[in-house]
Amino acid sequence: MTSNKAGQRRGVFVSFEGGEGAGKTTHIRFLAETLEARGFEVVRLREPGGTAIGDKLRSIVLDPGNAAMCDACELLVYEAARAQIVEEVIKPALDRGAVVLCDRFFDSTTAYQAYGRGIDADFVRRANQFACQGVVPDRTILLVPPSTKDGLIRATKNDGADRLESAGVEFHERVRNAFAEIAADDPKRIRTVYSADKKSKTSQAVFAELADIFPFMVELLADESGAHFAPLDTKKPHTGKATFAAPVSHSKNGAE
Ligand SMILES: Nc1ncnc2c1ncn2[C@@H]1O[C@H](COP(=O)(O)OP(=O)(O)O)[C@@H](O)[C@H]1O
Ligand SMILES: Cc1cn([C@H]2C[C@H](O)[C@@H](COP(=O)(O)OP(=O)(O)O)O2)c(=O)[nH]c1=O
Repeated sequence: MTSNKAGQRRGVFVSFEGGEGAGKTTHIRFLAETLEARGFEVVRLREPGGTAIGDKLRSIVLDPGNAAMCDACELLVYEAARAQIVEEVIKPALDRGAVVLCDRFFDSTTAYQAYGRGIDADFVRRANQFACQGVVPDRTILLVPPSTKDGLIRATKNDGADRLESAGVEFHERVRNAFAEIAADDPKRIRTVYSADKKSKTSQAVFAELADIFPFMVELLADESGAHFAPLDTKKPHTGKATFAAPVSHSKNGAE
């Protein structure tokens, strides 16, 4: 739980990180549905994107047709999209007490642009700070697929590879190692969860890393039948309530 300058209670910010096909979309969706069912206002976002401007920047930066894009341009496009989503969506949502779930945040820029592309890490850190205006996730879940190749296959099997997914296995191997280093440097905020097992098992591990923030999760985890998580292993879609569109309901419960 974060507080603003006046020390007032604010919402909760959870980011999900990891390489391609790590399972971020799957587990954010399930978490969002679980929180919404308990009356939390959930704002589900992805980066780059989440605003009208950010969505336009997303299509530019991921377009495989933009092969000419240089690394500096790529970094600045991600930061531009981030500056907009922080100002327009994340800060207001946290100020009104919502739970913000974001698919990627500044750790992705450290992993992809600093370690992956080789841009000066200190410059990337300052660019992240500039775009984030002091907003830092309360918790970050780093999802790790079985291997880089498995993740890329998972990510591209339905709709082909975007510009970043086409960057080659070696690039994505550097990104995978980078995430491991970033997580090791900040174990309080960043929790690593392996997504090699069944989705239900991965989800239980995600909830275990969030239970100090959302105490109701302790009960779900204590149910040894695992029934609460079983829907993740069926082919049926979840309730489908949680989408990338911003706020879906008004808060009945603030996070404890
Ligand atoms: N344990 C697991 N957790 C999450 N996804 C998994 C798992 N095992 C297999 N998958 C599959 O991996 C694919 C990529 O998941 P997705 O949530 O889209 O990843 P991301 O958003 O990180 O790219 C999906 O087809 C999903 O069904
Ligand atoms: C936010 C961010 C994403 N990226 C990359 C990671 C992904 O390849 C891509 C986002 O595409 P996306 O389709 O959202 O990938 P995923 O489903 O795996 O999250 O942009 C960066 O390189 N730097 C960043 O700062």
